[in-house]
Amino acid sequence: MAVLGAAGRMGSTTTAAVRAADGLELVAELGEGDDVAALTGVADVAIDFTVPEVTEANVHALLDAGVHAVVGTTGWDAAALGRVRAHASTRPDVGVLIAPNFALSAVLAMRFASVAARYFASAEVVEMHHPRKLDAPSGTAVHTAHGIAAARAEAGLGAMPDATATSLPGARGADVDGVNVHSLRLAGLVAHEQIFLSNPGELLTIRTDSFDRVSFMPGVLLAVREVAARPGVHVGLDTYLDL
Ligand SMILES: NC(=O)C1=CN([C@@H]2O[C@H](COP(=O)(O)OP(=O)(O)OC[C@H]3O[C@@H](n4cnc5c(N)ncnc54)[C@H](O)[C@@H]3O)[C@@H](O)[C@H]2O)C=CC1
Ligand SMILES: O=C(O)C1=N[C@H](C(=O)O)C[C@H](O)C1
Repeated sequence: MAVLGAAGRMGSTTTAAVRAADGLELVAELGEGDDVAALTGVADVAIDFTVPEVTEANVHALLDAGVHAVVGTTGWDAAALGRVRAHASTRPDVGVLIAPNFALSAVLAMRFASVAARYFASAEVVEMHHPRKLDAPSGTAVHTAHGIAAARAEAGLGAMPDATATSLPGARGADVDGVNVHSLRLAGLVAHEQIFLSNPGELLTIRTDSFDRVSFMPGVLLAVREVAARPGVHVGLDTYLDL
């Protein structure tokens, strides 16, 4: 096993979890400037917790190296995913999992939101993170919004009620597939999200809190153990779970 971004907040938590895990051996810890190609024949699986600017290039290098990839780094868009899917089709022996959140509470919150979305007129997402986070909205919030939008489209729901005629830039958040997503950055927080779904007279609130980065580790270890048995590109840890 190799960890990319090993000196970072998630990378260091991951190296500790891998060292403590039965049946896994940590053979490489990579940082900025280290060569991913050098993992060929050295590691079976690599975990990427780096930065949005480099994660796609890392996955292409891992595919070339024949190393299964578990990717937690966020900032992915449809174009980047498309390029990785095209590349992965030339390496059908390699598994790639790109998961915006490995915490079980977050994975379930995303699923619950997509199940509930068809029944509500309005839905908005608020994500709250530590202020050292580079990307906004969070990858989890984007994935949540995509799930809500897909469920609404499948149910034939139109645009949400919103009479806003004037607003300061950003006041209504980012528009992700027609779902408003709001990002808060607050000292002392780790990773939190609230999904609001409402109808006239009622409100459903779904909330997930990661108070500590250890919350991500059971999902990371599950992914590391499973990725070789699941070739191709998968997005979201829920694709590995029997939900
Ligand atoms: N999927 C999930 O469950 C989670 C995902 N994340 C995501 O993981 C990513 C990392 O988050 P943090 O650990 O908080 O960031 P961080 O800034 O603490 O760590 C990033 C590390 O990557 C290193 N790095 C930069 N370029 C590199 C390169 N080319 N090769 C190897 N290493 C390189 C940096 O030097 C740094 O040590 C973010 O995108 C974040 O959103 C964070 C928490 C959970
Ligand atoms: O940067 C973080 O900290 C986190 N990033 C991921 C995201 O963008 O969704 C997962 C989690 O929210 C923590």
